[in-house]
Amino acid sequence: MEMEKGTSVIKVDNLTVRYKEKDIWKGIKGGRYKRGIEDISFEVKKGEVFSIIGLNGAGKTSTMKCILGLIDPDEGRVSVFGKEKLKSTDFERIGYLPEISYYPKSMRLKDLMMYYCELYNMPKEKAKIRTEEVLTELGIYGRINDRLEGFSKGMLQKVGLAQAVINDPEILFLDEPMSGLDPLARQGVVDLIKGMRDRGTTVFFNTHILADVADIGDRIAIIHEGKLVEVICMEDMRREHTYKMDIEVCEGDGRCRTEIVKREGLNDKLEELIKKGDRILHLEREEFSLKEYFIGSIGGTENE
Ligand SMILES: Nc1ncnc2c1ncn2[C@@H]1O[C@H](COP(=O)(O)OP(=O)(O)OP(=O)(O)O)[C@@H](O)[C@H]1O
Repeated sequence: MEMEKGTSVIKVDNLTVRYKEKDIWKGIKGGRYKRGIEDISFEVKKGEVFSIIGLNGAGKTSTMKCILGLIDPDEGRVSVFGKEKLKSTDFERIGYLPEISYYPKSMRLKDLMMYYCELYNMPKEKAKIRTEEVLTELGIYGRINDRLEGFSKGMLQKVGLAQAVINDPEILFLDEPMSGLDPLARQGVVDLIKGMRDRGTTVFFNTHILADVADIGDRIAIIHEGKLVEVICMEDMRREHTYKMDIEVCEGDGRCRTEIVKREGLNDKLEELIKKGDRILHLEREEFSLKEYFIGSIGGTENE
């Protein structure tokens, strides 16, 4: 059943995942728990590009895997397409690029793609056309007859992307889609995401590369140490915070200084300066920096 644009397609309520120590180091007994994610809630609307950003270990993959039903939460609930338990027919409406993918190296690219098409019950002719379309878009159609053993890391990442979009999903989940890609290929993924969004696909992707989400993310959830810090709407951010003003003023005693003022505080600042009799020498606009905002938001340093 098609859902209307703007309706909620993913709902996450008070999600908590705790990993046992022994999950990491098998053999260590005992009930010591390590936090994965804690009390995370958000909604994703149909047709939006929603991104989770966070440092390594913040909890991005755990959140995505819970949504997909690949791990069970310790607390909280998740629904996709309004359902808490997804059936196999629901998975036909979903595409997923895992953080790490494994493919049989001796397989040829075309056979791998045919295998995925068969999983989605795609008729052979349609499968061929769709495979050509997707591989061409990703720039690897020329390798269709090659075995995967000769593929570089970045090319295997593109294969992962190809299988994720082959069924033209309604929701596309991408876990670190830019991982291992050169700048040109990254741009290719950005274009792919934009193209999917233009066709009405909901895109949910995890990343720690802020530059990649700044352009394409409609809403961005910042998570840090397992907790949701905030969900920011990029359009609001650009409108409210896009411009910082560099103001050089000459004070009464002739000294100069530079001040940085957010757009929303600019008028008050100008009024204050004029009242004081300061002279404004220079006003400069500065782009909103997601990176700066992110660092401020998690209250620390970023290690991108
Ligand atoms: N199977 C596991 N067993 C124990 N701890 C785990 C397991 N998987 C994840 N964790 C821990 O849960 C926390 C969140 O991990 P998660 O993989 O969700 O983070 P992430 O944001 O996706 O990280 P990255 O960017 O490095 O992929 C980390 O502290 C991690 O060590």
